[in-house]
Amino acid sequence: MTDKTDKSEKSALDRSTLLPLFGTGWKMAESKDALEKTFLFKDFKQAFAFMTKVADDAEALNHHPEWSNVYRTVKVRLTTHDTGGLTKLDVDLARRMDTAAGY
Ligand SMILES: C[C@H](O)[C@H](O)[C@H]1CNC2=NC(N)=NC(=O)C2=N1
Repeated sequence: MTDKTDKSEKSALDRSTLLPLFGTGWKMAESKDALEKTFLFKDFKQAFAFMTKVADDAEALNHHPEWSNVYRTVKVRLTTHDTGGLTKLDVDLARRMDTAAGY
């Protein structure tokens, strides 16, 4: 039996890959094509430091978040624009964001 799963970074996801992320506060968007999470930090500088760190991670992955910052809150939505859905890159970036936030 040949393995037919697409190993490319932008292939669709196995749901089990998402379970650990649900454990750290990520939610599936209503539209089912994105992951969402709101990060709350001690203050604005911590929030901005988080975004600066994640900017490096995003560039390293060439995969970028949709996000907004108000004071000490950063709201994040992760989806793969090129495929219009969730891929491994979204999971990788979510994990890196949790690490950057100290999860
Ligand atoms: C040309 C460039 O490599 C692509 O547009 C990259 C950039 N960052 C990206 N970020 C996200 N979230 N999805 C993409 O499909 C994507 N594609």
